[in-house]
Amino acid sequence: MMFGQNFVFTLNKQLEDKHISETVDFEMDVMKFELNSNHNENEKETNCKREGAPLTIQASGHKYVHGVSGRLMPAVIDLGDGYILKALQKHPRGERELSFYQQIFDQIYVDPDIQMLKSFLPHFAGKVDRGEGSYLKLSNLIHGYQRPCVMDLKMGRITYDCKATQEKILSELKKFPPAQQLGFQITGMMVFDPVKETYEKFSKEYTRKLTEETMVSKGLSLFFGLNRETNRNDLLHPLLAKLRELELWFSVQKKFSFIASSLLISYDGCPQVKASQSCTENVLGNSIKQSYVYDGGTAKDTVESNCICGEVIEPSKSSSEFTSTINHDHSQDKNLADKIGLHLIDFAHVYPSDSVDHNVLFGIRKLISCMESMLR
Ligand SMILES: O=P(O)(O)O[C@@H]1[C@@H](OP(=O)(O)O)[C@H](OP(=O)(O)O)[C@H](O)[C@H](OP(=O)(O)O)[C@H]1OP(=O)(O)O
Ligand SMILES: Nc1ncnc2c1ncn2[C@@H]1O[C@H](COP(=O)(O)OP(=O)(O)O)[C@@H](O)[C@H]1O
Repeated sequence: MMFGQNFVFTLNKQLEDKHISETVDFEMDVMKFELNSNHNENEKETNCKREGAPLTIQASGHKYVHGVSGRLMPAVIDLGDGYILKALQKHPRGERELSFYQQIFDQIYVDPDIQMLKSFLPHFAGKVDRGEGSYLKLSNLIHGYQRPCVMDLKMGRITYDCKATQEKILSELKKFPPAQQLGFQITGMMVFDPVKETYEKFSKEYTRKLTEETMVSKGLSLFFGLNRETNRNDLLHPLLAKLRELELWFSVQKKFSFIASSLLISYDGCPQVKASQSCTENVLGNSIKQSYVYDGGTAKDTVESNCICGEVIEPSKSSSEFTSTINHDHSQDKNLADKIGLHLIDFAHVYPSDSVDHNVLFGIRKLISCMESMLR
């Protein structure tokens, strides 16, 4: 996808007065707005409220698409109400992604495989035709976060589909050769540093320079701020629990082959969310009372608890446990699980299948072992 000549995009990394200032100028379609990264305030403040505004915190992927007349349009629009609009990609990738979502969400599946899959997907609320383009209406996976941190991991050793030309195959293989060993690649991430009060954006130009050896130290660990004092290693256990559930799902399901799909990992980098960490790690159902007071910058946390900290959800390991995971009442685990998001996105190359998707499964297992190494 070509962006480029007709717009100026400035993301002021420096947060001013706890705001992210972003200006997007389109030569042909001028749109200016100021966004606060607090999405609730954002709803009040953005000039583009009625229309929605480009999603500010985007790890990777297309930022702009061409409308029918060639005009540039934001590829992902934040509607501010918990939903986004994602522009349909060019033919036939857009249609393939749409039909995947329709298949999963339009039919009433009793199949537990599909029920489980849905819990890893944004909610699909239909196709929307608007202006010059068509969009998928999806739940915003970072809605409600004060300081969303996102990392996009493209899964699989093979990231081209059976219809790819030789040229595309070579170009995919060249992009990130360590994917052959790792089974995944970081395509981008945005991380909030609560001390400096800045966002750091790691583009694919950065992440493509990573190697198998540096993937953890210069890639994954930066997403959790493991290089700084205010690190988020509290998120590793809950993430691992979710990854193991996903691993189990992929080790069982034989319905789909997910080529070039991504895992979107997200958490709230807001300092006071971290403040609750020692207690929300508890999953034993002990009484936990929390209240957060955000007074425009000075966080006041009240945490009353009688919890035993440091417990983690044990992953379910067998197929029979898989079923019990699906039916498990997660209410007690909610605080823990809510701290980190793990979702599958980008289904432009999903195909029906009758076998296990070893391509993605391999990548998930490697990712799990990378995450485990960060706990040591
Ligand atoms: O270079 P191309 O032509 O393979 O473009 C890639 C896209 O392929 P397409 O041509 O649209 O089928 C490609 O799309 P698919 O994953 O093939 O749907 C990606 O958007 C890729 O970006 P990244 O590697 O995920 O950061 C895109 O790669 P970059 O252009 O960002 O390198
Ligand atoms: N449902 C969603 N909620 C929040 N952010 C999203 C959602 N879908 C995509 N994004 C953001 O947009 C980026 C690109 O999404 P993706 O589906 O991979 O687009 P593309 O098809 O252009 O590759 C992701 O890295 C993520 O940051």
